[in-house]
Amino acid sequence: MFTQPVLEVEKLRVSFRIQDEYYAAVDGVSLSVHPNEVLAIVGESGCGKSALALAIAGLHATGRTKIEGSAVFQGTNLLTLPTSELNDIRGKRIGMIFQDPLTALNPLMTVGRQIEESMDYHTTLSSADKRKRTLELLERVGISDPKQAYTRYPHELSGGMRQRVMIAIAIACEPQLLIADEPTTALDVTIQAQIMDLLKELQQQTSAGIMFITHNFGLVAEMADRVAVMYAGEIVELADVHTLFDQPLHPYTRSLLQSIPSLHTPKQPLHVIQGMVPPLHKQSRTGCRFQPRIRWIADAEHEEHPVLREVEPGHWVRCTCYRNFRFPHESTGGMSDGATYRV
Ligand SMILES: Nc1ncnc2c1ncn2[C@@H]1O[C@H](COP(=O)(O)OP(=O)(O)OP(=O)(O)O)[C@@H](O)[C@H]1O
Repeated sequence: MFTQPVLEVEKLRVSFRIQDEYYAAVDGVSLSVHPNEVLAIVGESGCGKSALALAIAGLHATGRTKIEGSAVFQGTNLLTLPTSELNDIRGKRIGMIFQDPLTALNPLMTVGRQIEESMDYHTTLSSADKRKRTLELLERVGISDPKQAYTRYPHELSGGMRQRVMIAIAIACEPQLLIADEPTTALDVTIQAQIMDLLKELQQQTSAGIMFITHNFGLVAEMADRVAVMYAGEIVELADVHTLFDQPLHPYTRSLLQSIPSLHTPKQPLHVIQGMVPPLHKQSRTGCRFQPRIRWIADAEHEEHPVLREVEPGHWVRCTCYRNFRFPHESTGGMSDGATYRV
């Protein structure tokens, strides 16, 4: 990847106040997104994926949230920008698509008007031109009767159509960066595939960089160029998509991949990752954060202060515990052990 990144995040920390203390949900994350690239962020629920996306988009409620580090978009640090300047960028040069279009769309405004609204703010187009562009956008996102959809309210559309409307709003001003947080989770599988195809197609037309948050590895394989795996607020592995699937190293990445059913090895029981991502106030802030979930590994395999290291060009892994990592079934020769191991 030789182009300048469209987004460069450095040591981003997002902390939430719980009672009187701040706890980091995103803890020193650095990453970049290039034009034409899809960077997928994966990890279990509660790893900090949405907190990361919301921080970049400047959408965390102030007061109970502390944000440190930087998120530089085309030379401008979004995190220190006054809201008025951020508003000039958001919706124009940065588009956002979130999981639930019903909460993101205004229930009292027609779909057409909502798409036009983003142009009211960011363009000087006449009313007639905005309407024309809105109809074009509705067609572009695959809505078969744009004129009819234009006059509809969000609740009158299906989930898939609402998500397409969100995408139309997000791309109305041809953004250079799209942040898509679980954009298809609420949709059924065929619609999911259509929406993902649509995003890819739009990306080819605009060369936008996409930050794509998901816990669906199937979509990662289909969409992503590079993948960042997050665990408990930290990136534990970062690699191009082929390397990540073919040579995953970090025990967490390997556990996530082992828990996906495979057609090729149907007889192997799935690996169950025991335990869960701890709530923020219970997360250990020292040592390897994944250690409590792979207790069968000797303590000495972990680093005291794990860092993300480039083990091959472009392939980054945190902690040394990956080096001799085996699932329990791999050391005992039987699969059932690994599938049912309890910590
Ligand atoms: N406003 C908030 N106040 C306090 N804690 C929060 C807040 N928002 C998120 N958290 C906590 O921060 C952690 C990370 O949450 P986040 O929503 O970023 O996870 P996620 O990886 O996006 O999960 P999911 O896939 O379920 O959306 C969780 O422990 C969550 O409970």
